[in-house]
Amino acid sequence: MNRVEPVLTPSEIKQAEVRAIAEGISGLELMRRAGRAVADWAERMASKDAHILVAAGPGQNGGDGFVVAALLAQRGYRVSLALLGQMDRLTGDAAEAAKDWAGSVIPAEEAPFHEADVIIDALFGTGLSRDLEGLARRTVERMDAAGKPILAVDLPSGLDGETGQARGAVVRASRTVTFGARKPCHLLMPGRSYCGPVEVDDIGIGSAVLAESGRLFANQPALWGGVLPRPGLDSHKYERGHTLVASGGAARTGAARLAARAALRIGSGLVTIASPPEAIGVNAAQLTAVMLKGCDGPEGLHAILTDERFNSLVLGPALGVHAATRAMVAVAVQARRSLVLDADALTSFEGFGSELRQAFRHGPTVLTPHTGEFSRLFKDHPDILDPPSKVERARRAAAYTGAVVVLKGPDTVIAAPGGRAAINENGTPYLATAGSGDTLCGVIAGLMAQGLPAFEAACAGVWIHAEAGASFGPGLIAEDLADLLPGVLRELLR
Ligand SMILES: NC(=O)C1=CN([C@@H]2O[C@H](COP(=O)(O)OP(=O)(O)OC[C@H]3O[C@@H](n4cnc5c(N)ncnc54)[C@H](O)[C@@H]3O)[C@@H](O)[C@H]2O)[C@@H](O)CC1
Ligand SMILES: [K+]
Repeated sequence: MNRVEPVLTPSEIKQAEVRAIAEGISGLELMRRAGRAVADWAERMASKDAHILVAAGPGQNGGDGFVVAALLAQRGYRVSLALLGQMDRLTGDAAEAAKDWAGSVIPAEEAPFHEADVIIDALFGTGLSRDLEGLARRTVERMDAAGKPILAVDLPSGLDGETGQARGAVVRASRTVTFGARKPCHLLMPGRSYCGPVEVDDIGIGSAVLAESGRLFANQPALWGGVLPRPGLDSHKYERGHTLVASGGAARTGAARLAARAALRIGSGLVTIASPPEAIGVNAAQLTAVMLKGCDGPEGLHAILTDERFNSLVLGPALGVHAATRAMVAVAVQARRSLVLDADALTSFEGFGSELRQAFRHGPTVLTPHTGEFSRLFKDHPDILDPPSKVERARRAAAYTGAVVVLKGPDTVIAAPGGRAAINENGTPYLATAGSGDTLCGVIAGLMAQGLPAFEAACAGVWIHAEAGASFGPGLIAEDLADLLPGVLRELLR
């Protein structure tokens, strides 16, 4: 299992550089190492007689560009350099690095992007602080429109390093070389789709990066693999937990069965569906290993939960959007079991924000909204909905509710109330299919039933669910997902 991969925001990476510099390495040396890493990758993209055009910007990202240009020229490439800005306005290490470059400097408006075989994009990195306009924007657009292979320095110019949003215009890179650690824009959408493969070069700041990290991670097995349940020889099924999934009415029972089967497949020792009386027959006809109990609304749930062995619950899928669903959530919360809330259990709280807030401080709770559910749930909370960073939105929702929040999408973010967060990236568009979210609820609840803390269960659940979907690919339907889980688990537990 690889080590946990921290993701650092632009300000955190700056802190890490400051720390590394305080420990004895110079800023210019860091820049030279960054430039060398990029030059090495450029060599892999260019034939020996290639024309490489470096587009350098006005800040330190441009400084990296000067280092790259000088190195590639030394290595025998035909290199030209275009500068957005003026040589005598360069500052800091960039001003020093620019002295390495002995060739001519082309004004950005004349940059011959169409004549290049490979373009090095060193216009803007983590310091982009506002939307691109005027010449900066035109240069980014011209570079992009040239249709040449582009190697981005640190991040594709025009991306906001923290949010992954495009700021006016953005370059679509063939590859990105970044330094010390990936930034949120390399994992969050749409940023990820502009980066191409992302290479991380340590440039000698690894230990400083680790010292600055701790709040945001790439969601990978290293983050939670150590706590994945591994049943021992003497494990009893009751020790592996008992998950309870609430079913909707007679015409809406499938979602609960999808969640229940996933909970069983992920290793919950026992799984029971709590079914409204009128749906017992439908459920019974389609269940084998999953057990069934009649459950008439909130009172019924209360009665079932007097049995302490039900230690993990799923409420929401196809339960219906109404007060009774809210009441069932209240019962579940009072019972202080592990709890996953999705779909109708979230939508039923639209406009009941403060009620929701009080609800989740009792036990480990995971909320799994997609963007639409998230917006409805927090529609009266601009402080939660407005931040441009998806990580920040999920964090604020988690802090507000006291629950772990799984904000779903192609870049699912998992955030804990204390601020710890992870970004998932192994998903597949084929997971956007009916019932996929129900399955995810079951996976997370099944992991919590086996004793995983809510954040780890949510992170592991999201990754495993995505991996299962990706392993199937085209034609995936939610019914397939539960049966793909053992293959993913087998690999993880090897
Ligand atoms: N020693 C160093 O300083 C090192 C710097 N590094 C590089 O430095 C980069 C960060 O440098 P900076 O903080 O200077 O940031 P950038 O170089 O990304 O951008 C800052 C510059 O762009 C201008 N700017 C920002 N937004 C603009 C907009 N919308 N339109 C026009 N101009 C705009 C700013 O006024 C400033 O001149 C990293 O991405 C990395 O590539 C790395 O080489 C590591 C070492
Ligand atoms: K760049």
